[in-house]
Amino acid sequence: MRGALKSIGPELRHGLERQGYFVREGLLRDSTWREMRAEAMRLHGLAFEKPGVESCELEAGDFHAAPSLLAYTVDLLATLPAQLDDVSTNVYGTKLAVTMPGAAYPKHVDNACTCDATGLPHDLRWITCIYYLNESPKGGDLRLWLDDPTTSPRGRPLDVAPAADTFVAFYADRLVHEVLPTAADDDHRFALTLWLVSDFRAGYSTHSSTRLCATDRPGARTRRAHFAATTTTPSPPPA
Ligand SMILES: O=C(O)CCC(=O)C(=O)O
Ligand SMILES: [Fe+2]
Repeated sequence: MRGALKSIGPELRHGLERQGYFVREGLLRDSTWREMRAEAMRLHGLAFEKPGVESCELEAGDFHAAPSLLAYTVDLLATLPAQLDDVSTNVYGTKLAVTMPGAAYPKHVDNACTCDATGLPHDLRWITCIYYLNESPKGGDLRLWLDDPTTSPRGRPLDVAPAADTFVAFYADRLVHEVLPTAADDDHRFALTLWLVSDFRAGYSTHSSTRLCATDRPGARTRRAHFAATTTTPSPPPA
């Protein structure tokens, strides 16, 4: 896995810089994602966090049940942060989510950029990386609302099918996204998310008199256009 992940680094970096997201279909070998899917099936049976979605964090203790899911995590962290600016190589967030037929995620940004009283951020998640494990998905597209205020204040939607072996990355603090409902007769939908975390506090400087908070951060205009009722804080992320 490490070679495949390492090889997408330059394009990932370029995609994030130029358009705020990156999509790669066919990232790993068929046998690899099939193994990962089988492990995800075995791990499933976890507490419900919201209707129709179960999720868990992958931990070292899951190694016996999910060696390839953990190998993917380790390999991604060993290869991609080093090729991106200001991303921590040892702090990250992880979530394996299983979505039941018919379930969806509402529009949100993963990191709502809320700050504490001193202006420091609560959440340092910086780049969201999702890898899908679904052989023939029916619905359940990830809809990315691209940050393009020149064509429309709400941006353009880009729908990405959650097909097995597709990798998607975008900025966790600015790209508004949602998951469209999966079909009632769809299989379980598996998504393995890793959040790369900023190691420079993502634009918040403790030394600067200007502490950038939600309203000033890149993407604030798009967030406002999507979440008009809340001027600074969009709806909380689903998990
Ligand atoms: O599963 C997906 O496609 C995205 C899920 C999501 O947006 C999230 O977990 O924050
Ligand atoms: Fe999300």
